[in-house]
Amino acid sequence: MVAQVIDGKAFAAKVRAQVADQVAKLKEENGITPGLAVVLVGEDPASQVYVRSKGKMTVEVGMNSYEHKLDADTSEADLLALIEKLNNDPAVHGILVQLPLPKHLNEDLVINSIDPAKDVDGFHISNVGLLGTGQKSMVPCTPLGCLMMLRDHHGSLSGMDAVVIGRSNIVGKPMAQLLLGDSCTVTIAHSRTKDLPDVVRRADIVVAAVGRPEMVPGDWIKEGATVIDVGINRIERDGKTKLVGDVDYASAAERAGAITPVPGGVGPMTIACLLANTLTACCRSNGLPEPEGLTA
Ligand SMILES: NC(=O)C1=CN([C@@H]2O[C@H](COP(=O)(O)OP(=O)(O)OC[C@H]3O[C@@H](n4cnc5c(N)ncnc54)[C@H](OP(=O)(O)O)[C@@H]3O)[C@@H](O)[C@H]2O)C=CC1
Ligand SMILES: Nc1nc(=O)c2c([nH]1)NC[C@@H]1CN(c3ccc(C(=O)N[C@@H](CCC(=O)O)C(=O)O)cc3)C=[N+]21
Repeated sequence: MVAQVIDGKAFAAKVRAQVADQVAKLKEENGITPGLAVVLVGEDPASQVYVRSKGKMTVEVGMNSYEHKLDADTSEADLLALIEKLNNDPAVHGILVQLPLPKHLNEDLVINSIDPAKDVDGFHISNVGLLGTGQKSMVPCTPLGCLMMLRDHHGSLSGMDAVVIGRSNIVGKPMAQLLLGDSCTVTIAHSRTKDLPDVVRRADIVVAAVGRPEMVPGDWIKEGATVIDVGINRIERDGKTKLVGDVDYASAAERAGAITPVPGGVGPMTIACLLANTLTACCRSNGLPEPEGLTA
């Protein structure tokens, strides 16, 4: 079987266009412009690239973008004070603190100081609890983007066997919750999983979120399965830096029914979902109906 390529880049452009339409309507009918604040602590080059591209796309859909760049040695008190200010700023509907944070800052404490209603990453314990109990919440952007692509490809996911490789709070665990919410039979695999190849071979849906370049070879993939590759790994090959996923794309594409590429798969959907979440947060805080098709 030769896999159908799930074009995340094109899908993300469609989602952003929907967001832009709704933002234009909000401005016209209600005089409201959604605002997203992104906080970056330190100078990690990869993080700087993401933050720049988030800012650019935020403006492109007609929202206000507020970037806060803090020194790597910023104190926890100063960071918490900034978050408090953004929590109380009516022009800010979404707050994202870029992770990972420098080691001297307590990530849990910082995330849980964000107003849950403005937590567009969906990382606050309140949102995690709401998602886990099937209540309305802010849903983490990367898993939401993966879910949108899976629903678009399959229609219903009910009864499918899904394997999520990785159990991080930002990708693996919320991904598993969303798949369970759509009635998949879900297995979460991690570094202690016995016989990972065997576990993956049973899956109709494989979501790989590990951070190990091309660790999933094609012969682990069940014929016709759908493969969602979350991994973003920069490697050196033939003297050039290259971006690859957690799945060996060439061999997996020979067996899968459908597969997301890296780049151009999950990454662009993550940013599109961040904008969708900001719009959702803005609508909820103003008591307006939520945008359709942009929430989980
Ligand atoms: N496209 C996008 O928008 C995004 C992409 N990413 C990318 O996704 C990847 C994962 O990110 P993140 O979840 O933050 O990573 P983490 O490092 O937080 O988690 C990695 C997970 O993979 C598991 N793991 C590690 N080695 C193995 C192994 N040999 N076999 C099975 N499982 C293993 C770990 O298990 P254990 O818990 O046992 O240690 C852990 O649960 C990265 O490449 C990251 O860059 C992340 C966010 C957004
Ligand atoms: N609080 C927080 N929220 C996040 O959502 C968050 C974060 N911290 N820290 C880092 C990770 C990583 N992440 C990506 C987003 C987009 C691409 C993306 O658009 N990638 C492009 C390629 C970009 C390139 O060329 O480098 C693609 O896959 O096509 C990748 C990775 C969000 N993250």
